Amino acid sequence: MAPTAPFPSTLCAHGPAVAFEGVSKHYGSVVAIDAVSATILPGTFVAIVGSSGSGKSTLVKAVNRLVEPDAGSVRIDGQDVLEREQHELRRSIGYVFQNIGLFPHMNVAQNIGIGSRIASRKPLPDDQVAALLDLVDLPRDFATRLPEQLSGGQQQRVGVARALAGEPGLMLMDEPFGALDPVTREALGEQYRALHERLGLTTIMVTHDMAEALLFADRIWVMASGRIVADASPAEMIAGQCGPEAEALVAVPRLQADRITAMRNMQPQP
Ligand SMILES: Nc1ncnc2c1ncn2[C@@H]1O[C@H](COP(=O)(O)OP(=O)(O)OP(=O)(O)O)[C@@H](O)[C@H]1O
Repeated sequence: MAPTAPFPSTLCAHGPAVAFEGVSKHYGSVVAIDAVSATILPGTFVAIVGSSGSGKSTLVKAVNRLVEPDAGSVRIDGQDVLEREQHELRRSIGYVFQNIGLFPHMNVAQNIGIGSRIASRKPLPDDQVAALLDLVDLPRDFATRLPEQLSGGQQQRVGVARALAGEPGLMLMDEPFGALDPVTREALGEQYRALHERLGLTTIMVTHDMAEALLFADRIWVMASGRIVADASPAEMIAGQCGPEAEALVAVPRLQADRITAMRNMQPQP
């Protein structure tokens, strides 16, 4: 294997703190986010769950200013995101979303290096592309493939590599693995959690899958009607003391596990 540049170049990278202070966003009469206040400690992995339309994506997009709140502020390490240049802010934050949207006419290396090309008009050096492919567990010779030559899971891995290319401390992930089959989804979730720890990131991940949130996050926020109605650790969620919305979500994987156990117990013993 060819040697690669160390990645990230600052090996002591650590994710920032993120604070939402009275953040609200309306679309006409729809209240997408309703005076949300919450804090995320540096290096924490937060999963945001909740029913469709509860405001999860809108809250995440307020962090990288894809959404401008009507009221309140979002602070990263104490600084209001509105005080940052928008392009500089977005370059400093990794953003991964469902169906990642790779450029179809660009190969994997060019897709991973798109941020570098926009910022400095230079392609990302080959050794950095190789290091990023290593990080997301893709073969290095994928660098020259076009997106159409990759599976959905491989494309999402390229999306994660692209998000990591700017060496962000903060990663925003909006249903990043939602379109993948359950086995690939589980593997990518586990590998991303390991990357989160290894790189010392702060991660905010929207997911519809409570089991994913319970297994990979440090804190889980449950949203309902634009508000955070529960903010707790996975253990506290499983203990069932986080309110009816949280309990309804935890009940799904719990019931599934119970039913599978019951089916296994009904199998004839050898
Ligand atoms: N650009 C927009 N224009 C109008 N209404 C919007 C816009 N974006 C979001 N909304 C509305 O704001 C509310 C919150 O939307 P949001 O996408 O944040 O929910 P979500 O919890 O992420 O939903 P889902 O799980 O279905 O992705 C919804 O009622 C949605 O219809």
